[in-house]
Amino acid sequence: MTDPARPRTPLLDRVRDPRDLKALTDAQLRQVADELRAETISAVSVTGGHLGAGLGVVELTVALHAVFDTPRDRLIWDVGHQAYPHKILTGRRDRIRTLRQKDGLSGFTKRSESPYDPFGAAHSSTSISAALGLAVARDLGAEPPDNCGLGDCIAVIGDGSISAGMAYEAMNNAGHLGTRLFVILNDNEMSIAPPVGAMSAYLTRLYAGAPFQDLRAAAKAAAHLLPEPLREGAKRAKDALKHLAVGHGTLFDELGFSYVGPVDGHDMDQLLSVLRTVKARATGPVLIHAITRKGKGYAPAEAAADRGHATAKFDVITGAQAKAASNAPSYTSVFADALIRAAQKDRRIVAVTAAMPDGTGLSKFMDRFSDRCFDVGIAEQHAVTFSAGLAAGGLRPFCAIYSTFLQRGYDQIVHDVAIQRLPVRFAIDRAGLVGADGATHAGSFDVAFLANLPGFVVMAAADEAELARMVTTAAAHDTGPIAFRFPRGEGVGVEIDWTAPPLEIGKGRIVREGSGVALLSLGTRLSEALKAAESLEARGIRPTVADARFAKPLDRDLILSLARTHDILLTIEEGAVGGFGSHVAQLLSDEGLFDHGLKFRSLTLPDTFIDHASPSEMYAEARLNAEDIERKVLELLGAKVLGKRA
Ligand SMILES: Cc1ncc(C[n+]2csc(CCOP(=O)(O)OP(=O)(O)O)c2C)c(N)n1
Ligand SMILES: CC(=O)[C@@H](O)[C@H](O)COP(=O)(O)O
Ligand SMILES: [Mg+2]
Repeated sequence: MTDPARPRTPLLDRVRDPRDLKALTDAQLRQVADELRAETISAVSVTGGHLGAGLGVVELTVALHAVFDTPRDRLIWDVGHQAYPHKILTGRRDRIRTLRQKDGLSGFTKRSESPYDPFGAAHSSTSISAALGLAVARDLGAEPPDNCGLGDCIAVIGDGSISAGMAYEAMNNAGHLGTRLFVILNDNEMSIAPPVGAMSAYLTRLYAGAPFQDLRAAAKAAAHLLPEPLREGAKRAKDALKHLAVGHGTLFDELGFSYVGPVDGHDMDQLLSVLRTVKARATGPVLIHAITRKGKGYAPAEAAADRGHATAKFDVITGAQAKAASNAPSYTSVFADALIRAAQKDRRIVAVTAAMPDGTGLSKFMDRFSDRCFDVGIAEQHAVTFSAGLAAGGLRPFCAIYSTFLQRGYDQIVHDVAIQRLPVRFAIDRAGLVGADGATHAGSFDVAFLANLPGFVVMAAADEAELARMVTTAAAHDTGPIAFRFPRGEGVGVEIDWTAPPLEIGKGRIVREGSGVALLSLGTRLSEALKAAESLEARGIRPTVADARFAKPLDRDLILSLARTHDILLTIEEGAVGGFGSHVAQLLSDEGLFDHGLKFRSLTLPDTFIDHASPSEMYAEARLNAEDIERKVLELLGAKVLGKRA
């Protein structure tokens, strides 16, 4: 009997790279797709990761690699979370069970990993811009550094990702330039959550308006609407085009693309015919609208509310996912509960998410206050300015965006929120290292990019009780923008006092009194600072430990007092260089504290991008664990003390 964890894949076993697909018949390509699906399920059951999106593009992956000449032809997967089948076909099958683990394959596309990944991704909606850039480089005769040549450029973008402004900026430019470019719109009527917005409804109408056309009429329509050279090909492909309605004055046509679709994205014959036709004949930008199903072919994924978007390791037969035992509520759920409490008291409070209602916890808020919660789609820039507008109108928006995705909205934060001193509250989830999603998703920069903005208040929660209090603090802060950051995962298990009053803006706290050495932490590394202090105590060193709470405004009194009364001051934060520690250094320098022999150091994330690994492996690499804090203190105290322990 076939082991579902290791399915039999006789044909796939013969495919070492996409060139091997060229020797197969169309019927064999269908079989390769079936085997590829089984192999993808098997691999993700072992590693966990993004499953549903990949299962939905199995046929598309095989067809694209069979028809185009990758890596010379450049295939760019938007987000890259659907690229596991692509990795299996492009020489990475032997490492597919290392996905998202330290030193293993990335869960997204990555240039350094393979020439078949011509453009790295993980944030959405970049593929059309990147593909267009490559196409123009090709047109200008450039030589790409990987020496693979430059042929056709193909972007595969989902219906969720095409809601972001960048996709339209790219299409606007592509339509204007008119160069040969392929965009496959992978429409599975899903984002992470069900997609929202007028564009999503439009795509559904396009699909619903012409699902099953008469074969002859469709082929005739194709012949008329595609650019001249494409007509011949469309005629020849007519047998495969029975669901195809090519172009009907769609938005894409208006933008200068030839719209081809909808195509059944699981029908290999249809896909192969359409791709062969456009490859043979297209002269300008073409958009192929493929209808697929997220999670296709794996019942537990198809049945899941998120269509198996992301999963822990699971049992292939039952679909049961390995659940980690949880000792404390997640930071996300504490944020959501605290926000609901605040919103019960203040009718002006509303909440905004950019396509992450579950990830940010706002689905809970939405259940309670459906008319006060807005999912704006993958549109972080809009989410920020929309929040600014809500605030200008007298509401009190909580704009809940992961740290890494908030990077998209930086000008909006500066120009629309900060300069106008609007009371937008930023709930910054996934601050710091996030583990398996790696460098693209690490929330490393928010303190650095917010704490330099005049008038901004920036807080970092040390634990879940502090987070609840920071939500209350933000809710009470009416005079300008305020942000609070908190990490992915569970809290530390402290009791939450839901009735605690707001914090005093710009005031930190001493958590442990000591002398000689002061550890000043911002955020959740406080527990590591406390562990380090315990361990140092065994050596006769009794550090003071303080929680800064605020990166802006700094608690000047606390910091200057620590600096004046201790010989060593060490700041600790889970953020990039240029954040809290830099602001403290600036203050100490401005106040002349360095002139009197203070030893000051900052522990931050290193000035490198840390690759995917488990969170603990990442912390070790970042040297932000208790032992690293202890080592740094001992180093500053000198070898004499180092010897004391023995
Ligand atoms: C800028 C940005 N915002 C949010 C996300 C989180 N995210 C990852 S995949 C995804 C849904 C994408 O939907 P779609 O493009 O339709 O792809 P599907 O998963 O349906 O295949 C979201 C919101 C992201 N990666 N990048
Ligand atoms: C691909 C992507 O961007 C999201 O699916 C992301 O992986 C979600 O991360 P969380 O699991 O932290 O919500
Ligand atoms: Mg989708």
